[in-house]
Amino acid sequence: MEETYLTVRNVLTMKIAIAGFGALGARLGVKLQSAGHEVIGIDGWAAHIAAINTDGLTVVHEDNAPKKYYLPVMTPKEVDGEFDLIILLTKTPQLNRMLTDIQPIITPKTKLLVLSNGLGNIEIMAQHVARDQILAGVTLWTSTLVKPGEIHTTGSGSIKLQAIGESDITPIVDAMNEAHLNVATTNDVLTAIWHKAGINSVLNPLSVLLNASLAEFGTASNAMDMALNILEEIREVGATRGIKVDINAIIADLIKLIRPENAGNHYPSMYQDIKNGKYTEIDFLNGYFAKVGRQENVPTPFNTLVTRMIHAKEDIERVKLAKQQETFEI
Ligand SMILES: NC(=O)C1=CN([C@@H]2O[C@H](COP(=O)(O)OP(=O)(O)OC[C@H]3O[C@@H](n4cnc5c(N)ncnc54)[C@H](OP(=O)(O)O)[C@@H]3O)[C@@H](O)[C@H]2O)C=CC1
Ligand SMILES: CC(C)(CO)C(=O)C(=O)O
Repeated sequence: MEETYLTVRNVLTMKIAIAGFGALGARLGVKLQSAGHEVIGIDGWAAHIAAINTDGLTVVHEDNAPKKYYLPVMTPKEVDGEFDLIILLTKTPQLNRMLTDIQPIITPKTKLLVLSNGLGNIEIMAQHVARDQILAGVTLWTSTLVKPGEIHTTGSGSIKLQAIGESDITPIVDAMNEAHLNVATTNDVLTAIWHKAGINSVLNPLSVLLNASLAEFGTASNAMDMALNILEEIREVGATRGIKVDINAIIADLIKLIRPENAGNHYPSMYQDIKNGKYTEIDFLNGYFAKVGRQENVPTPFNTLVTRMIHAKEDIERVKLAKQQETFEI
């Protein structure tokens, strides 16, 4: 292992691929590159790839002047070589396809870290690689892809992760912390994933349905009542799977997250999907809880309704966008 690393400062320089170089992948990618790691992006959006490879990636952080970062981005077909770490940051419904597409670059030494939101990512990873290669985590970093080659970022964030099988992940954690990614390890990542899915099941669909940033959502006098409606159901569903969903801890995190110095000015990733006419991760969040609820006879009327409303919104926005494009083409 050592020979693939070049020692700088007090951590090892790693060869890292970010598979899914969209909003969040690009943010983490430039942070890792700035810390001296060799980073490439893997993505499928041709215009985005072309913009970055031609003019660099533009990052606008809060009110700061835009900054350019130069790093190679390519499609899964074009990528070659061996990587110490592949960070998966596709939307959850795209994870299986991405893992299939990058199979040629995964060697038995490669570690793969999934940070996508929602439930079920570890099971998908386990269909493609050995358990000892899998790291799973959750992140509170945020980012918005505003146009090909440009992301806007707000506040700061953190990552909590765990190796799923038997493996020493200290070099990876150190490397990521060298990039100020605020990584902590946990020995109960499943609870952390349910906790984060609880946060997302409140903030993501409600920001779409209320057309609100996180901070704006927080100004609604009944924001926490709605959060409780959703979270109390998730707690009951979690109990059927042996997961303890701590509502007070989730509410405490929601309150922290919606502060402007954290992610208050951010519009969640689901809001961005709806705006771009894409399908969302709702079936891996509220929709997942509603489905398990049905299987286990736990009533989940709030999560069921929220899931239906987001699917309706997907349809409405996709039809609207298609009409706009038709008008554009005339
Ligand atoms: N954005 C945020 O602030 C946060 C996001 N997250 C989570 O992180 C994950 C990523 O989110 P985000 O960065 O917003 O998502 P984006 O949609 O911006 O980025 C995902 C990128 O992956 C690409 N991609 C997906 N599948 C493939 C494939 N098979 N081959 C090539 N490229 C592929 C997509 O390209 P294409 O569009 O062409 O498919 C897209 O550019 C999600 O699970 C999200 O919930 C978590 C915390 C905050
Ligand atoms: C901002 C945050 C943490 C919650 O909405 C997120 O995970 C997302 O944007 O998907």
